[in-house]
Amino acid sequence: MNNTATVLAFDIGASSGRALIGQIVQQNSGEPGLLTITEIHRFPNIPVQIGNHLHWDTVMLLQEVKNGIRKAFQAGYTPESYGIDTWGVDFGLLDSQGELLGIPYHYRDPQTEGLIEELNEKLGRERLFQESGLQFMPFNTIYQLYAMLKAGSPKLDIAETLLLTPDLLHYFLTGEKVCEFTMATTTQLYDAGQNVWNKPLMKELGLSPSLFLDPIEPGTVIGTLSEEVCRELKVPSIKAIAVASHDTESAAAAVPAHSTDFAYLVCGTWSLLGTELSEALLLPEVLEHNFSNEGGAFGTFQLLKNIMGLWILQECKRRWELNGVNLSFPEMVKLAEAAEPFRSLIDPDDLRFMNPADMVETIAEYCRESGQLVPETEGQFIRCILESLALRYREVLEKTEVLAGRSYAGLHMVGGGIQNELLCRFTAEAIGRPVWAGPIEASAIGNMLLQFVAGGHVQHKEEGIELVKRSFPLAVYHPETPELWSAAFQKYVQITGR
Ligand SMILES: C[C@H](O)[C@H](O)[C@@H](O)C(=O)CO
Repeated sequence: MNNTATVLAFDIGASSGRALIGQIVQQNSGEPGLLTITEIHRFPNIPVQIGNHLHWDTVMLLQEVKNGIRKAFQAGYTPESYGIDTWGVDFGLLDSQGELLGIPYHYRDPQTEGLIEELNEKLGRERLFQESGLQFMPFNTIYQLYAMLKAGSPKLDIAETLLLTPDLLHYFLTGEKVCEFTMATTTQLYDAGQNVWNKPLMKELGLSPSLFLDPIEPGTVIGTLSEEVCRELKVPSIKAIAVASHDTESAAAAVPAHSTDFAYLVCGTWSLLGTELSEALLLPEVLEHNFSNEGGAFGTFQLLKNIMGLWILQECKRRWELNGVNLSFPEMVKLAEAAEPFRSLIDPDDLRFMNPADMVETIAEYCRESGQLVPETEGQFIRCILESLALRYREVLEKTEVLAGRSYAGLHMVGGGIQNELLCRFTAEAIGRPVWAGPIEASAIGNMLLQFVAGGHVQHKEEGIELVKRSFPLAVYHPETPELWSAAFQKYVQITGR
């Protein structure tokens, strides 16, 4: 490992984005370096409702990435490269002149409702799973494109290239059109077994396979910042690296695991719980439990499941703010701690929580329907959400063990959500095993690791993991009242009917 290396990572999630400088700093001669990260820029990611459709503010996101690049140089850093990771599944369409066709849809847009069943009918559920290895979720790219086909969207008639979100932002900054592998595997149009785009399936759907570029591996140099962008931002040109650009995969690449056999929970707007495999696991049981095989960095596949996550809490917070109740996340944790345990529980993955108009009322409705006490205070709502998430994590962890044929001594938790210490504690209680929490900026750090590999500063995956372990201490949570939580798990199973 050679001396100080500096890179710039953009991690853009569904609720906010960050620009961070990562530097490998040599301690004393001969000592292995440490990774330091410095936040340069942070911005909210607020969707835009236009008529009946929900969209991303893609132009704002591009501007914020530019602001991040400018601020990095203004702060005196000279990163040798930059990388972008974002949430999965979403995309933009370019016409034959490279112009963006319309404003990209948000994956929570209701246009895909009912399409899972319709395509299962049309193409066959087993076949769709066997070919993509992906969980059936309404936001998968395949359903968004099928909704556009059904609506007769003229965009698909004149589109020449489909670019997934990180690739679209790279295109605006470099002029290069690429398709990064990990993002491609979130579409359900990618054949995980054959490791190629599923062109026969595209044709059957009425999609032109030429829209989809051949995937490139994480760690590939895409190009450099274009002259126009350098002139606009008054910065020198730097390399653009295709990292594991699906944020979940960047986070998975930064899990400071004790062994190659580990279970992790990426905790942000979504919770992604799973384990790392060397190839996609296309067993009928994986389909039965609707798990997913997502392409990862370093030739891996992640066997994981989406759990609705802190989105439910974010939406309650937003609803209370509309009613003039402004609570910070630390205040929310305090209120939950003071509330009565296990007063009411929900199934976080009930689809009614995907994008309801009023999340608070939807939780109340769920409790009423399941014959439970309805939360009355913010503290009771928050505790209900956090306890239910922790119990859902237990359920999915145990399912992961059965599917992967492994057992895990504990669970690694990474991502912004681990700042919610109560959730980490509840999770250790619910699974009855230790939780190792950290790093918070796992996606950005995974992004940096792939850039360091591309720059020759880190030789391989294991060296990257050792660097993360040395650089970011873990917070460890141990179960203290496992019997209480086992009883709660029985109540949860009874309420959710699973
Ligand atoms: C749709 C979600 O964004 C996706 O499934 C998830 O993996 C993700 O990208 C979380 O940021």
